[in-house]
Amino acid sequence: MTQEIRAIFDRIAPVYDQLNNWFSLGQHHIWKEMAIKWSAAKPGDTCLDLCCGSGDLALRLARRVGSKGIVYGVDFSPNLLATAKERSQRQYPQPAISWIEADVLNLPFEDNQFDAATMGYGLRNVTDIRRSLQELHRVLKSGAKAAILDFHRPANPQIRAFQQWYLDNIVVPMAERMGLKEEYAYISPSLDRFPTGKEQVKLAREVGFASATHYPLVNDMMGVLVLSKL
Ligand SMILES: C/C(=C\Cc1cc(O)c2ccccc2c1O)CCC[C@H](C)CCC[C@H](C)CCCC(C)C
Ligand SMILES: C[S@@+](CC[C@H](N)C(=O)[O-])C[C@H]1O[C@@H](n2cnc3c(N)ncnc32)[C@H](O)[C@@H]1O
Repeated sequence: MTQEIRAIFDRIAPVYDQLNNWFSLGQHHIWKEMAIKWSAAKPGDTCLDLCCGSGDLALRLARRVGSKGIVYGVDFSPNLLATAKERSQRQYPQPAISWIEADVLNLPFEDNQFDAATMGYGLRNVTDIRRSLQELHRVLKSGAKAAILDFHRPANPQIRAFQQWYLDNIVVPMAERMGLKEEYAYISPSLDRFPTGKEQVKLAREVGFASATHYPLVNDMMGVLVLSKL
């Protein structure tokens, strides 16, 4: 399963950023900016972006922490990490970001290292959500926050129906034109099995986070799970 997921993201890497802009009508930048704000990252901080992909959130964190901060971006897709590296060299962020190829279920960091963390559209894709939250909790410092942005299944049946319609009739057919039908068709079942905001909060409390709140975005079709470690 892990290999299959990595292969999906390696295949979509060349068009990933362009398709996110199209499908979200450019709105994913706003959602990501909200996650950065909720992570409470500040100048001079040491920050972590899990499942960093092509680096959108890590680059935003780098701008936030400034030249005295440090940012690590972790992902297991070599192709998306190559895009992230190329983008960061082009944009020349201060500090330079350390891009690390690793599995977020086994983070290559000591305990209690990070002041803030983000994860964008990663939690739904990991094979063990509980383990992923445990690893995140382990590497955060006491008092640190994390913001986890992802899709969400809205409770309102009409909005849920619109979300499903959009995925089935806009996203998958457009991706099919680029030869990526199966890759984008994967979003829908991954969303079906993803815990709701309420369930995510419960899981986060169980692994030891002192507080956990799920904030709905885009009429509950997306959400940000905000976590604090005591
Ligand atoms: C940045 C976005 C999604 C990232 C993403 C996450 C995944 O798990 C994938 C899995 C497999 C292939 C690709 C991805 C992937 O790109 C969010 C924006 C893209 C969405 C496809 C857009 C979905 C929009 C919502 C259903 C609601 C639309 C509201 C409005 C039209 C803005
Ligand atoms: C949808 S992309 C999100 C990328 C980026 N965070 C964004 O918001 O655009 C999901 C990413 O999670 C990564 N991923 C999934 N499971 C992972 C794991 N166990 N360890 C490391 N990366 C993982 C994939 O390689 C992919 O880059």
